[in-house]
Amino acid sequence: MAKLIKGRELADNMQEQMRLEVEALKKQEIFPGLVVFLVGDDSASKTYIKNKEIAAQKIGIQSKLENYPSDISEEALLAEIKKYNDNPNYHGILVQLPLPEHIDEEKVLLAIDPKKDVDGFHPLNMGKLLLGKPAAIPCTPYGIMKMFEAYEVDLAGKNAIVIGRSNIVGKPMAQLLLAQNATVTMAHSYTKNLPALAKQADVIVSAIGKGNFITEEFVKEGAVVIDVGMNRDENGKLIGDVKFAEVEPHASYITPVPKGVGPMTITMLMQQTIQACKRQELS
Ligand SMILES: Nc1nc2c(c(=O)[nH]1)N[C@@H](CN(C=O)c1ccc(C(=O)N[C@@H](CCC(=O)O)C(=O)O)cc1)CN2
Repeated sequence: MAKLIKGRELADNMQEQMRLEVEALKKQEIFPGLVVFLVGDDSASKTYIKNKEIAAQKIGIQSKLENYPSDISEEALLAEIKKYNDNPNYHGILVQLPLPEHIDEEKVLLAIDPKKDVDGFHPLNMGKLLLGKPAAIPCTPYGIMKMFEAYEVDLAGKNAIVIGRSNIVGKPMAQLLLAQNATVTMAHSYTKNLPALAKQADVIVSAIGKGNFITEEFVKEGAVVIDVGMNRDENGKLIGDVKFAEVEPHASYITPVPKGVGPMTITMLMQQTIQACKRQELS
């Protein structure tokens, strides 16, 4: 039977430490602030943002939601970002993804001041990660690394497979695993013989976005299985990429969905907001 990696529990513990840190900052008249941009009214994005607001409130971070209509022009959105780049009360800026089709995501992410980029998506921060000198780190992979640390999963010399090559999860995840001396395989939609390839891995990180895709056929005995998937089944129930009941008996460690990676994503966002605040206020 696998050991469950309890993301929600770890997130709660980390958030309590952050609450104490913010309390101490406030005694020095330093008030961490985060602004979240939402374009449109995608229901999943709204849920994630609500969870971010709850965490910020718990920790004592001042958070503000800027919700723009889905037809806002790219130019207007860029002007809004600039306003917050210049506003010293907000140390972190986050633009919730995905954005509507008519808005160029790359231009938007480039417009955020890299010092305020608490998502780690700015090309400068991505470049630093690639060079092994990270500043801000994309929150989902960063949260997964914190899970490995908390559960003492040693990555050195392990074969890890990352399934999915998105800029926000797969690519930064591979860099972070590499930095811990894992041997990393990146799998994607063109990868041949994926079940057999995954079955060689000691660590599987699935960010493919297909419900119940990872079955026991993919999993070596004793592998560590991390599920980044946020999918809905035919009844609207939230499910991961991993067919949990089938895979769990074969894994050594496994994350659940929900209450696994999701809460850690939010927790790392809070941590990076505090770090950004300290860098801006204490330097
Ligand atoms: N600007 C960003 N946009 C997006 C990111 C991101 O890191 N930055 N990642 C994802 C969504 N995401 C964060 O925004 C996210 C996903 C899931 C959760 C979460 O708390 N999940 C809960 C379940 C929530 C539910 O009931 O649906 C859980 O797993 O327990 C938080 C954040 C895409 N966009």
